[in-house]
Amino acid sequence: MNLQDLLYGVSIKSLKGLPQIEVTALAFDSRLVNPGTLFFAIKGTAVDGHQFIEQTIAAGASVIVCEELPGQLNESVTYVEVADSSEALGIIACNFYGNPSADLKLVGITGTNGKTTIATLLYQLFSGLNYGTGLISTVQNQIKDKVVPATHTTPNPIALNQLLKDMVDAGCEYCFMEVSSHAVVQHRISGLTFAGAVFSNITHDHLDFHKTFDNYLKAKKQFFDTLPKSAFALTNADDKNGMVMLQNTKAYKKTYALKQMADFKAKVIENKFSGLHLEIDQTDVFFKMVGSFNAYNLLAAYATAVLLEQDKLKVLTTLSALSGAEGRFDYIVSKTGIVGIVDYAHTPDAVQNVLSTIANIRKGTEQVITVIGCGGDRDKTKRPVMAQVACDWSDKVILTSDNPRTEDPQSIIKDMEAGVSPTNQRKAISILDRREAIKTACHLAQPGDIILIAGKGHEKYQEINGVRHHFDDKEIINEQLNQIS
Ligand SMILES: CC(=O)N[C@H]1[C@@H](OP(=O)(O)OP(=O)(O)OC[C@H]2O[C@@H](n3ccc(=O)[nH]c3=O)[C@H](O)[C@@H]2O)O[C@H](CO)[C@@H](O)[C@@H]1O[C@H](C)C(=O)N[C@@H](C)C(=O)N[C@H](CCC(=O)O)C(=O)O
Ligand SMILES: Nc1ncnc2c1ncn2[C@@H]1O[C@H](COP(=O)(O)OP(=O)(O)OP(=O)(O)O)[C@@H](O)[C@H]1O
Ligand SMILES: N[C@H](CCC[C@H](N)C(=O)O)C(=O)O
Ligand SMILES: [Mg+2]
Repeated sequence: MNLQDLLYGVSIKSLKGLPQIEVTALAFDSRLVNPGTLFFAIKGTAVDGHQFIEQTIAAGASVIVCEELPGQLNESVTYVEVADSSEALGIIACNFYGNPSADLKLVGITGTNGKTTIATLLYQLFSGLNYGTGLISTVQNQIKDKVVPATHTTPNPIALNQLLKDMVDAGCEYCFMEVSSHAVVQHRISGLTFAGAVFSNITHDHLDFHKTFDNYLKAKKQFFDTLPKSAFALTNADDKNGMVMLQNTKAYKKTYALKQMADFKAKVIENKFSGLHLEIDQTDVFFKMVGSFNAYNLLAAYATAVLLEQDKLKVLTTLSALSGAEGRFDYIVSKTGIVGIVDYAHTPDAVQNVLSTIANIRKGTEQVITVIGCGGDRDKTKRPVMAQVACDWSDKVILTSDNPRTEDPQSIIKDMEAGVSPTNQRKAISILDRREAIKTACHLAQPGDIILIAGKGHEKYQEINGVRHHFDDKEIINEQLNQIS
């Protein structure tokens, strides 16, 4: 492809060299550069990609997109100087793949919790309505029935546009994707054409990356600020910051809520282990999904489908039978009647939602035992809060390891222990080994008791010092509960 054809929409500070030069591939990692590659020099969180420019030219790069031109320019190469290489990467990746997002109805879902659930429900719903549908999510990406493993919640622009193009080529009409706050700030979604955006909620997370809650909120809002007039902007009016998303958007504004006035309303009639009974648009519907937080997710999915001009009754009927994403409130009951729940709750709000759901639907006398850890190399400030919330809402808590990544797991647990108040001390014990922690919870449980294993949900690994070891909460709780019975 000609460089000139890739530069539409890119804000260029200076261009040195020929604009007609051939580009055969895109790369933002010097290690992936081959002859004819356009290399993006990006200032990252760990290193500055500009230091690899010479290396990529030696490897055959034909074009360099950068924020600072090197002192000496190579005559066989074209340099494009831009204010923001990440943003240029987003736009150029869209152009390189032929702007596939414009050939789909692409809906982005953002928020602290609920993105995977809402995106997956929409993927399952639209597939159920017989549309060719794609999904981009934390658990996995899908092109119709084909599963493409996910590395990030929102992939980098090259992987993302490749996926969207594959969806178009496979005949997909719709794509539902998660938009993480990292993706907005790092311009992974720049240049995409969205048909709509959905906001679930915003609570404490990712302060390691955004530094302040206000920056985190701004990142979510920025997604709405860049929507076109033709798109819809759907927000949760019950969230304290829900209406902030609509302040400066050009898109047409819609709201959903259980409590506040809104365009789409639902009422929880009953919330049981067997599912939710909701009233939506004067229709009674029995859903398989559990917990009032899922009433929000179901309502968001319903509203999105209606805004995409689907038949209301067909949507509700199809949604009612869906079970959402893997590792979200997945439960098993042992032969002796112990209930084991595996859930991806990894924020204070999610832990509280899941445990308050359990509290609302338990029969009364059973104990709730929670096994919980926090990820390493991620927001440290949520650790004590998650431990305290777990203790407030459980009879017994086992603090354990999650994905320690490069941190010492014992010191992560110490950070959690610091949040346990004196009155909760007797409830909490710490067991470093997650398998042992789950095993202990199973041994402590009596028939009827409920064990929540929080934080890892669908994950099939535990990441320790850059190595992913096979680990599956669901597999372990199943194995342990089977042994007890
Ligand atoms: C903090 C963060 O988001 N980092 C992402 C970011 O990397 P970075 O800025 O740290 O990159 P860097 O290592 O400093 O390198 C800078 C540049 O030099 C390049 N480089 C580096 C080394 C080299 O030898 N040659 C070279 O060219 C790199 O390719 C990069 O372009 O850009 C990379 C490419 O897109 C991402 O893979 C990487 O994700 C890391 C692995 C990550 O863990 N990200 C998580 C936190 C994340 O993105 N999470 C969100 C939200 C999760 C959720 O809430 O669901 C997600 O969307 O998944
Ligand atoms: N609408 C909601 N409000 C609050 N908590 C929720 C909601 N939906 C799900 N949760 C809780 O948050 C957990 C994560 O849900 P989900 O995976 O859908 O969120 P996510 O936004 O995709 O998370 P991530 O940022 O990791 O991608 C669930 O396991 C559940 O405990
Ligand atoms: N998408 C979330 C995943 C957290 C899951 C938890 N198991 C952890 O490792 O912290 C994040 O990157 O913050
Ligand atoms: Mg997700």
